[in-house]
Amino acid sequence: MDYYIKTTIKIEPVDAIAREILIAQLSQLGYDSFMETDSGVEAYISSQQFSPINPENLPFLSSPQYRFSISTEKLEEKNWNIEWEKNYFKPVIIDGQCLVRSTFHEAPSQKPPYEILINPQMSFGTGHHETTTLMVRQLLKMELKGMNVLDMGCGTAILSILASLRGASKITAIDIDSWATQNAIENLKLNKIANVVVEQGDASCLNNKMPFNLILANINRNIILQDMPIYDKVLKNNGYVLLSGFFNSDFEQINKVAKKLNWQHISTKEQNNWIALSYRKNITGK
Ligand SMILES: C[S@@+](CC[C@H](N)C(=O)[O-])C[C@H]1O[C@@H](n2cnc3c(N)ncnc32)[C@H](O)[C@@H]1O
Repeated sequence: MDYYIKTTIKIEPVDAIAREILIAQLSQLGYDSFMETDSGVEAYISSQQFSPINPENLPFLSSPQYRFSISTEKLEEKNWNIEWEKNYFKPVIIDGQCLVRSTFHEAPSQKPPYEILINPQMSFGTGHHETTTLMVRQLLKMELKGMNVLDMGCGTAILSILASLRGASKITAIDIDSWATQNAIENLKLNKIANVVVEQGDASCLNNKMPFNLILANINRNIILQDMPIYDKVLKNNGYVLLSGFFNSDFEQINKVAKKLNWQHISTKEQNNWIALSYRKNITGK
C-alpha cells in the first residue's frame, strides 16, 4: 500500500544556505514537499519513490562544515496532511494574474483573471515553489487556445488547471505517484475542469498517445534528461516544451540533449537558481 515517508534532517550549524542546498538535492531524489524548521529540514516522499539517503545520493551530506542527523518516519494516516497543509499552504498570487489558494482560505473580494483552488494533500504544486511559479509564468504568456497539452509530473494538477483555464482543448496529466494522481483528480473537480485526463505512471505511458502541441514537465534533472527523447516522439512538429525542476548549473546538460533532438531554445527563466526552459521542436521545418 502507498504511504508517505517523512525524513527529518537536523543540520548543525543550521543556516539558510544549508537548508536550500539540502532541499535542492532532496528534490532531485524525488522528495516533493518540504518544511524548513529551526533545526533543519523536514522532507516528504511517497513510499514508491523512497530510498534511504546517504552521501552517495545526497552529496551535501559529505560537506565538512556541517553535521547532519537523519531520521525517517512512516506516515500512514491521511489526516496528518491537513495539519501540513494548513501550516504550509498560504494563498499565492503569481504575476498579479493567477491566484492559487485552498478552499479554507477566504475568497478575495476582487478576483484576478485566473483563480486556482488546490487542496494539496502533500502533492507538489501549490504555486510556492520557484519551479511551479516559473512554469505558471510561462503558461500565462503563451497562447494555449485549442492546444493538446501533456502535463508530465502533474502533482496537484496546477499546470493542467491553468492550461485549461487559458483555453487548451485537451490535457493529459501524468504522475508516477498515486497520491498525486488522486489529488489531481480532486483538484480538477474542485475547479470544475472537465477536459483533463489523469493517469498514474511515467513516460512509458506515452506510447500510442496522440501528439501534443505543448509538453510541460516540471520534475527533476535526471528524469527529464532520461525522458526528453520520449517527449520528442509525442511532440508535434513546431510544438513547444517547457521544462523545470532543475538549476542553472544543469542548463548545459539539458540543452545538449535538446540540441540533439533539434529543439530550438527559446528562453531560460530563473528564480533563486532554479530555472525553467522553453523549447520549440524543428522550428526550421526540417
Ligand atoms: C516538482 S513536482 C511538479 C508538480 C507540478 N507539475 C508543479 O509544476 O508544481 C514533480 C512531480 O513529478 C512526479 N514525478 C516524479 N518522477 C516522475 C516520473 N518519472 N514520471 C512522472 N511523474 C514523476 C512527482 O510525483 C511530483 O508530483
